Amino acid sequence: MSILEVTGVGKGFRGLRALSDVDFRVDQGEILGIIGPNGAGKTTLFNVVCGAIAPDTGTVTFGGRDVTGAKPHRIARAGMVRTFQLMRPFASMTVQENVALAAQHERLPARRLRDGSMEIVERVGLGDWAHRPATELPTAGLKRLELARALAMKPRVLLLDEVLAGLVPSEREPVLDLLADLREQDGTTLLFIEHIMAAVMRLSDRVLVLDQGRVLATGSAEEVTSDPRVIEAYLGEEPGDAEA
Ligand SMILES: Nc1ncnc2c1ncn2[C@@H]1O[C@H](COP(=O)(O)OP(=O)(O)OP(=O)(O)O)[C@@H](O)[C@H]1O
Repeated sequence: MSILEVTGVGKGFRGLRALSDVDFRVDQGEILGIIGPNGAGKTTLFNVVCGAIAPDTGTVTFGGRDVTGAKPHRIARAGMVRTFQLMRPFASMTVQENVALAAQHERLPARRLRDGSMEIVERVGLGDWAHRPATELPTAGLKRLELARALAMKPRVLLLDEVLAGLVPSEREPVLDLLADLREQDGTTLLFIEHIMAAVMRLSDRVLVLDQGRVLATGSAEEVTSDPRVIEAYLGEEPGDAEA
């Protein structure tokens, strides 16, 4: 069953068509990779799905309910949560407090909030950092913190915007393992924008390719990476745009 359905979505910014007639569905527990050249509309698509931007046309249905244009915090509380590429933690707080803050809307008793956030901090591999100021985290740690804050919202659908960017290969592995585990253990549905093709190949059940705001192709990672249109629009670009 589809947990997320995007139908006919279009969005323009002063004459620039950032998205045109975008249609796709995601099944519960599925992992969908989203790829495409810079400016293809990937982040705009996340913004529309999560309510940060209202589309000009089309609908977003989450869990059978039309959430088009709903406020981001309402969509997040309903269980669809996104991460941001560059996040800034609350500077005066520890890592664990930053995670607890993201879970606060649940109005849990203080102890449960602390224990629950600590569990998430450990799950993302930041246990040793839990009580240190979040601003001391290196890039890889900030990425994990962003993931932890999203997990604190208990997402049924998690949208990840380049969670691996800025990480060296040895730092990517545990994040990929964690994402696979989220689906296996928690049944979380994942949509992830990613330029690192090795990660897309490894994690995706299906890949959506965007180009100039349109869906260029969808299919298995093998199918889309051997599609001549995808190679021409994206994979054939200069090395570095689509990292191995
Ligand atoms: N708020 C905005 N105002 C004006 N133009 C915008 C806005 N947001 C995005 N755009 C434009 O919409 C197009 C799609 O941008 P978007 O960031 O969605 O692409 P992307 O595929 O995520 O790119 P990248 O891989 O570089 O992050 C680009 O031409 C971008 O400049």
